[in-house]
Amino acid sequence: MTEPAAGDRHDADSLDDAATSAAAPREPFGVRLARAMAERGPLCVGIDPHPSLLDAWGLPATAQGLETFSLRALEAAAGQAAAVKPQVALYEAWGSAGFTVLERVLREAADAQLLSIADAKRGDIGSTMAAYAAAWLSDDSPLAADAVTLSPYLGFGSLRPALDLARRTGRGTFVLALTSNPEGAGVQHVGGADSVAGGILAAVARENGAERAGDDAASSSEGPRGVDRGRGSNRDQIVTSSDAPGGLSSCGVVIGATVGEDLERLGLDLRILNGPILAPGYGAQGADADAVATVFGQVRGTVLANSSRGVLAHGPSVRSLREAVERARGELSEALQER
Ligand SMILES: O=C(O)c1cc(=O)[nH]c(=O)n1[C@@H]1O[C@H](COP(=O)(O)O)[C@@H](O)[C@H]1O
Repeated sequence: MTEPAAGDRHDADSLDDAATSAAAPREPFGVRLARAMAERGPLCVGIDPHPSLLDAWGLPATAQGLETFSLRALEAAAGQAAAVKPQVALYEAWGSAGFTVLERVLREAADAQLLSIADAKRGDIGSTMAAYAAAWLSDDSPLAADAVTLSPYLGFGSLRPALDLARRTGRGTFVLALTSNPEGAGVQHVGGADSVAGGILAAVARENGAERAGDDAASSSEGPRGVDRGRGSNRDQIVTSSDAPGGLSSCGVVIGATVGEDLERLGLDLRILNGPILAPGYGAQGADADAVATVFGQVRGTVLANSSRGVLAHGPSVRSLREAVERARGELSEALQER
């Protein structure tokens, strides 16, 4: 990852150009993720340096403690997990010192062949979204990750700058659809059989259809073309997706492993997506590997399950962290293997 020259990234209008100017060819994120999951299994290790965990690990409440924590988690994940997901909020809380640590974590993840998913949950009006996109998805940003989490609740179309930049730079996006927290239902389930979450899934499916077609159909239409017809049960909106080169497209969704039977109740068919599903909620939030397999049924081969505290509780020793990673990887691989 190249360091940006100081002071050369202040003009929001030039963010897009700067983002790809020095781009080295990179395989699409979905292809790289599919390969990583085939080689190392369906586990994403969440790096969530909660102050209480730093304390439990006997680390000082300083930027140095934050860095030591993060690098141990990375070491434990290396070779065993497909990806790591640093929780941006827990770095941001330290101000610039936290971001300096996060920059290092992202660089070291790449050196360790771990895909990085910056869990930033960004979402804003389009013009501001371009700046968030540049921060997390452009080649010359010190915070560039392989993928970033996005919140579509200012409207899926508001994410366009990030979706387009990710596609241009071979990076990925994970769009919140059905989150693992119980409060999410109050927004995401609205509409019942014509739910808000269903509209998000349909929009992501259309995005991936456009990626496969190699065109910008998704960006040119928020209307009737493709599958994004707004909210709704999506069983009749399947753009067949099994023909993606390399297996997965690069726009994914976030669906909590804790959602139980909500998918069925809302009439949502995940086979339309063709992109990866990031599934937090495994481990500390109560979903076990069998629950992950049950929730994701026919698309279990596309699921990347995240565990943060479930692994991190085994620190501070890298050895016991690594054992926890291996256990999680083993049980998820077994539960999620295609039957
Ligand atoms: O986007 C996420 O990763 C996310 C979405 C969601 O619906 N639920 C959820 O827990 N997460 C994140 O996943 C991580 C879960 O952490 P643990 O519960 O400790 O495994 C946290 O960083 C959450 O912010």
